[in-house]
Amino acid sequence: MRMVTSEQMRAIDRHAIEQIGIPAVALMENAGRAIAEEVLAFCRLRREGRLPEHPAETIRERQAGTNGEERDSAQEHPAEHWLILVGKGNNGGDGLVCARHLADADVQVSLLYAEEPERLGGEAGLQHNIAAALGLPGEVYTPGAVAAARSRGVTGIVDALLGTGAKGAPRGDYASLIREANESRLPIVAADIPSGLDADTGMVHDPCIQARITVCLAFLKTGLTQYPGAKAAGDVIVRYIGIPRALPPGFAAEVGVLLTEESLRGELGVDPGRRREADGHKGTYGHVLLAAGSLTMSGAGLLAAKAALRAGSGLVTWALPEALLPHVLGAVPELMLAPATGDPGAGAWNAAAAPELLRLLAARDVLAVGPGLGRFLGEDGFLRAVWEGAPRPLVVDADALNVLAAANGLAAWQRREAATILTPHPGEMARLAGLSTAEVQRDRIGLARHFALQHGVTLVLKGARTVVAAPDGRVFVNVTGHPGMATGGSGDVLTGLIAGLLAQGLNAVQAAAFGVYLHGLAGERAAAARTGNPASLLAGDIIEAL
Ligand SMILES: NC(=O)C1=CN([C@@H]2O[C@H](COP(=O)(O)OP(=O)(O)OC[C@H]3O[C@@H](n4cnc5c(N)ncnc54)[C@H](O)[C@@H]3O)[C@@H](O)[C@H]2O)[C@@H](O)CC1
Ligand SMILES: [K+]
Repeated sequence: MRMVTSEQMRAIDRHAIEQIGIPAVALMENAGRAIAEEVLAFCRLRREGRLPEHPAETIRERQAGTNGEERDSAQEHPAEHWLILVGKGNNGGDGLVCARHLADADVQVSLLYAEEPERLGGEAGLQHNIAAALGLPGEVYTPGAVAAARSRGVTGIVDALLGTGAKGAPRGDYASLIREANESRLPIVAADIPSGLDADTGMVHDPCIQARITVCLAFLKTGLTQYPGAKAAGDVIVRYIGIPRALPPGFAAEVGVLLTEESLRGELGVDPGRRREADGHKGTYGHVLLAAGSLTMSGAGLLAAKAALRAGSGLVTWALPEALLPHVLGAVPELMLAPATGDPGAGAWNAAAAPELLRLLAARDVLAVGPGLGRFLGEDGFLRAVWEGAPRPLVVDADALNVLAAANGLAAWQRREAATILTPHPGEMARLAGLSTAEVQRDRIGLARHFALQHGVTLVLKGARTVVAAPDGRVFVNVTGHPGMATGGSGDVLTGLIAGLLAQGLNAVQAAAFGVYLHGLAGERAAAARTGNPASLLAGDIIEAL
C-alpha cells in the first residue's frame, strides 16, 4: 500500500482533475459516499453488538461495494442520528456528500457548520446548495452545540472539518468544535484524516479529533501511520475514490510504501516464502559474521546469532571476547564461535580485534556489529577500522551506534562502498542526529528519509511503526508487531534477522524492510501462541516463532 504526504496528494489530485479530466465533483461524490458506507458499516456492527471495545489501530484498504454494506433500510438503523461537522474546504464538502448518502439510507443527520455555509466555495459550496435544496437540517456552530446535539439523541459524529488543506493547529471555532466532539464521547468517523492531525508527520495538534475510524481517501496519508497520529485515527480504512491507482509520472519513487506481503513482493521484489533451491547447500545461503556480546551482555550476542540462523543464513560465526567463550560454549550448537584477540580477560572488546574481524570477514558475506558490545577503550578506532575496512554489507546496532554518535555522527566518516544498515531506536537516533528523542519522534519519516539520503545508508528507525529509509530516499513503514515487543533483546533479534537475510543475497533495503516485517509478524505469532497477552513476550520467543 502506498502512502503520500499532503503535498503529494494535492499534486495527484491536480493531475487527476486537470490532466486526466476527472471532474473534482465526481471525486468528492465518491469520497462522501465511501465515508457514508463506512458509517453504515459501523452502525451495523454496533447494532449487532460486534463492535470491539477499542479500535485496533489497524490500516487496511477496502474496495467500494465489498464491505457487505449494500443499502441499509430504515428498520435497520432506527436509532441512528449522526452529526456532521462541516469545515469550509473540500473536507467539509466530503462531509456534506456523506450526510446526503446517510440521509438516503434513512439515518437521521444534522449538519453543524464551522463557519457560515455561504463561505463554502467550489465543490464544497455546491454540496452545501444540494444539502440545502434537500432540506437537510443544519446550523452554524455556537458554543455547546455538540452537547446540545447529543442531548437531542445524536449517536455518532462525522468529522469533516479539516483535511489535507489544514495549516497548523486548528483555530477558533474549529478548535472548539474538535474539543466538544472529543468531550462528547460519541464515536467519531473522520473524513480523510482526524482534524488536528499533521497529515505528513503524525504529530497531533492541540486539539485533535480522537477518531474511532478514519476513512482515508484515495491514498493513505503518511501521518496516519505514525504515533500519536495513528492513535488519533483509530482504525484506518483507505477507500478508492476514482483517482487512478497508477501514479503520475515521476511519483513512483517519491511516495512511501506500507510494508505488506503485497508490497514486499511488488515494490521490494522480495519473495516472502523464501523458497530454497532443491540443490542448495549451506554455502548457498550465506555466512554471517557477528561481532557482539560482552560479559554482562552475552545474551545479546546469543539472540542475534540465533536469529541470523533462524533467518535462514547457512552459517553464522559469532566473534566474541575470549573470556565469554566458556560460558556460551554449546548454548547454540549450530553456531561457530571466534574468540576475538585482545580480550584482557574481562570479557570486554578491544580495539585490536578489528583486524581480526576483517580477516574473518574475507570468507563471510556480511558483518553485524553492536548487540551487547559494551563501551570500551579504543572503541572509536575499532569501529572506524571496521567501517572503513569492511568490503561487505555492514549492520550497525546498539552500542556501535553510540560509538558512531560519540564520534560526532556520520558527517566525519567516509561513505562506505558496500551497503550499510543502521538500526537505531529513537534514543540512539537522537544521539546520532544530535536531536532530542522528542524531536526525533516529531517527524520520524521525514527525519529517517533525510538521514538516509544525506549519509547514503539504509536506516531502520525502530519503535512502533518502524520506518525503513533507503539511501535513494524511498521510505517504508512497518505495521506488524505490538507493544509487547518492547522488551530486552528484541532489537538484537532484529539485527541478527536482518544480517541473516543479507547473507542470503537480499540487498540492504530488502533485508531491512523484510526483516522488520518478519520480526513484527513473529512477535505477533509468539504472543498469540503463548497467553495471547503481549506483555509476557520474551525476545527469545520471537526467534522461536520465526
Ligand atoms: N480533488 C480534491 O482535491 C479532493 C479533495 N478531497 C477532500 O478535500 C480535502 C482537502 O481540501 P482542501 O484543500 O479544501 O482543504 P481542507 O478542507 O482540509 O481545509 C482547508 C480550509 O480550512 C481552513 N483552515 C486551514 N487550516 C486551518 C486551521 N488550522 N484552523 C482553521 N481553519 C483552517 C482554510 O481556510 C481552508 O479553507 C481532503 O482532505 C479531502 O477530504 C476529496 O473531496 C476528494 C477530492
Ligand atoms: K477531517
